[in-house]
Amino acid sequence: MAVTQFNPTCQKTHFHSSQLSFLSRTLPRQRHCSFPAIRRTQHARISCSVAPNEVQVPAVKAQDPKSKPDCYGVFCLTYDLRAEEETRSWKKLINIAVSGAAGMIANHLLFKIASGEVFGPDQPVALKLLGSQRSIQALEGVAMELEDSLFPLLREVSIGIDPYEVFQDAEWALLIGAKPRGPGMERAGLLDINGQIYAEQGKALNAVASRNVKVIVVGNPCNTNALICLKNAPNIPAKNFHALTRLDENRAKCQLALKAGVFYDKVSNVTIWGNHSTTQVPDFLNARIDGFPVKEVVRDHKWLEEEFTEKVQKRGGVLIQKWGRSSAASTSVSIVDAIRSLITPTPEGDWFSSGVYSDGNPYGIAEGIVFSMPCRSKGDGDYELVKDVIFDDYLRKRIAKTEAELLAEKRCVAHLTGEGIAVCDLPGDTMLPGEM
Ligand SMILES: NC(=O)C1=CN([C@@H]2O[C@H](COP(=O)(O)OP(=O)(O)OC[C@H]3O[C@@H](n4cnc5c(N)ncnc54)[C@H](OP(=O)(O)O)[C@@H]3O)[C@@H](O)[C@H]2O)C=CC1
Ligand SMILES: O=C([O-])CC(=O)C(=O)O
Repeated sequence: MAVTQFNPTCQKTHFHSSQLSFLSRTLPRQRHCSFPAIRRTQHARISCSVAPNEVQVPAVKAQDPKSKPDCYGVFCLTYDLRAEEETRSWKKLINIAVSGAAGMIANHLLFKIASGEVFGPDQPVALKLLGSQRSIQALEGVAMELEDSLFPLLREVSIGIDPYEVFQDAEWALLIGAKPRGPGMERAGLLDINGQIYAEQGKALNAVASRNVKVIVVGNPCNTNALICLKNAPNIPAKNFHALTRLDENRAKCQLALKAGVFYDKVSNVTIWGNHSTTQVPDFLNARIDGFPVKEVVRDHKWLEEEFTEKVQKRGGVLIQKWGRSSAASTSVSIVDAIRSLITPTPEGDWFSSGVYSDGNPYGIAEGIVFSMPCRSKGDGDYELVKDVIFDDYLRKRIAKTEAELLAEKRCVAHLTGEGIAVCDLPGDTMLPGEM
């Protein structure tokens, strides 16, 4: 079958499908060039920032601005998804954008998503991977490994460095990329550098993503990055933005299970309140073990208030000391948990933690920040805050501290949220979980 294509200078060229197959296996490895998906019609398109002397690339119809961004390698080959939707009862393809896609966490996460573990065995996925000039070659390596994994549900992979292209039509945006804090770097500096990344990505999501995109911010400082992102995306509901605190919830469950001598699945109703930082509050007052309040099962209340709380707050740092790098595998597991909590109904009586926009919360927590709180979902991607939680003086005091920290972070990034001039008066104990 002949396919009309454009080379980078937009001359029309005709290829036979066998040539296309060859080209699509070889051309994507050219640095600046990637490939169009040949979908249902066997038509392909290209948009390519390519040097003039580089290879010609396939394209179909004249590019319409709403068409798909470039695809990678084997994912550009012919397939008929609609037929498979019918014969295999597959659902409609969903677009999942991932930033920091060449990083450690993504290296675990992408393979879970592509395998069907996250969105289900009947859900085909398109992965849209955002990197940078720094990582574009590594990103091609990631795409090659995805090709070699032969995942039946993985129907498209595209890589790029422009969030306005990569986030096109994204229904999920998993924002992992962030600069790690280097030696001697002030926390305010980290907030500013990463804040700028998240401001740009928020603008890009606002411009090109699905209007109902669900955004999970992982890159640290994730609460304030999520706040910056949502403030720069006014056309997307603020409720759609999450900061990942599920890893903290999982860590808290693990410690409670260990102390009580039970398996993890007996621990429920664990809330992480506040910031994904060393001021976070793992709530043992409302948590349950085997259906009983934790305080009735774990009688050592001093342990709960001191050791347990600090262990959860600093788990990331201890892990960095052992591993020499921050949690990647368990973080990716917790991202999967966070997504699955939004797309499956929350078990009766239970809840999950997520950093969400605090406007309208029933707990008296300051509005206008991204604060981790207990959520329930009907499984439709949305959530509601849990109302029937109790507070005591200890919990209130701790929550006030993490709230003060987030308000200070917010003042520090006012220049990125459109709220005036930044004033950075961060409390001395403001630290990421990984910082000791
Ligand atoms: N919320 C949570 O529970 C957790 C959050 N984290 C956070 O997740 C983030 C990613 O962790 P991980 O995948 O292990 O990190 P990696 O260092 O392996 O990858 C991070 C990616 O961030 C990107 N990046 C963006 N801007 C910069 C920059 N200025 N300098 C360097 N790299 C940059 C890089 O990709 P590129 O060059 O393509 O942009 C890099 O691949 C970190 O911020 C970490 O602190 C980690 C664990 C738990
Ligand atoms: O501090 C870090 O970079 C790692 C982190 O968030 C964690 O382990 O919870």
